[in-house]
Amino acid sequence: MAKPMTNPRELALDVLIRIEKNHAYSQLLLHETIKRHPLNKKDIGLLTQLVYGVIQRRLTLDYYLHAFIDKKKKIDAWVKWLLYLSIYQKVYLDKIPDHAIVNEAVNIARRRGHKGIVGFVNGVLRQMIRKGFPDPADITPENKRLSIMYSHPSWLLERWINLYGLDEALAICETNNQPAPVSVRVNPLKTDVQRLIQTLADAGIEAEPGAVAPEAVTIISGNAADTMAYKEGLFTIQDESSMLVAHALDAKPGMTVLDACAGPGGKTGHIAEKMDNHGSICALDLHAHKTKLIDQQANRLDIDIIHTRALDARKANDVFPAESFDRILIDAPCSGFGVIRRKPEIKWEKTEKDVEQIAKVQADILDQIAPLVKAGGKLVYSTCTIDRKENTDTVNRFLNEHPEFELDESLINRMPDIVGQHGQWQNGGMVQILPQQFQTDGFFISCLKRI
Ligand SMILES: C[S@@+](CC[C@H](N)C(=O)[O-])C[C@H]1O[C@@H](n2cnc3c(N)ncnc32)[C@H](O)[C@@H]1O
Repeated sequence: MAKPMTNPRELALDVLIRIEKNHAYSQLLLHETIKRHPLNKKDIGLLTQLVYGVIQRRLTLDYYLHAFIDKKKKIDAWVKWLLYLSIYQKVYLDKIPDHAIVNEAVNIARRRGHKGIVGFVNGVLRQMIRKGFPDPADITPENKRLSIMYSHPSWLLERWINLYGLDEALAICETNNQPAPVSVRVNPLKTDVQRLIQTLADAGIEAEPGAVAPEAVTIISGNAADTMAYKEGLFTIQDESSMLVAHALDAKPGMTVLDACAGPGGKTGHIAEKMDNHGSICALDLHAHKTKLIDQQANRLDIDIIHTRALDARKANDVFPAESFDRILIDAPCSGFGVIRRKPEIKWEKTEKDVEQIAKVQADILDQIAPLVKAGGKLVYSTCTIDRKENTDTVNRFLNEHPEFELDESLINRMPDIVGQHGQWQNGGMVQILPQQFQTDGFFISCLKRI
């Protein structure tokens, strides 16, 4: 019998229970679990796939489960997650034989529960394997069927259908249920794309040039974060669409820049690299623990023009004189619907009310920060969401109320051709990127110019 805490299925169960109980992020808990347990590469892969897969497919798994047990029957949370894990392996992983799925689940149930639970788990799983699962394609009405088949809450799916049409909305859901690619950003102060790919290859990491951002490298296999090259600051782990934000900002060496919502500093470091580490960047975040992360990243990258400060961006106006900055980035707190593939719990936790609330915060930050941009300077507003309310609606409202700003229509010229041609553009100054378009995170980027 495998030891409990090196068993990837039991660890996955533990992580899933904790995510639900503590509203924790899957990414962080997984990372911490992998660090604390002596797992081989194969087991890390299985653990990761099980955790992400079960959260992603939760609604579909729940539909399958309730074909065999009454919805009204009370079962402990850990038993529910154990059954989801077993159904996930049966439906989505083809290399695991039925008897292994049942035996593993029964062994875990035995270690955690009493005899009655062991018998229940054994009975339900054997019945499923004998009878097979019902076909969700038979569910009516259509919105319920799509919600269960694509495993997204129906309110969110409806929202995307209204915004993007049925085909795009379903493509968003499909992409959200896939594993996210890993990309890294080259630090041009230390190396370049081709040299980094060679350095990574020497460390056993397979990589190739990215498909969207010029400084991006896509990791094909291996853990890039666990290399000397990472420790020495040759690169930063960052999604390719997130890399486009620093291009939008157009900060030049010697400029004075404010990064108003900067933690944990992914984009701050990128802006500094593009400024050739000349000039000055003031990086704010509401939380002091996040400004510490920015400092750590700057040290790792050998950048010394970043100055951090824990401050609510809505109060920046009281601290800095008007027109202090050539460039300002507001990479705003948002619903995160563009990064569901990396943080699948977002789709189950966020509500329509959250979107309304966060849109108000975004509007306040924009209004308070705007006076700090110099005349002729630029303000980039970006989010990692795909909701119109937080994106184009926020920017249009701002432009209506601030005649001293106009959309910077030259933004499109600073984007890679593929984004210029296939992103969802408005007047060359605002672009919405959906996750299925370039296999990147969903992102919104806009650029405003102070007249
Ligand atoms: C989307 S994240 C920024 C990501 C960051 N730009 C990067 O690339 O690593 C938004 C950040 O805004 C911070 N935040 C939220 N409300 C804020 C406020 N009122 N003032 C300043 N920062 C805020 C959050 O703590 C969070 O770190």
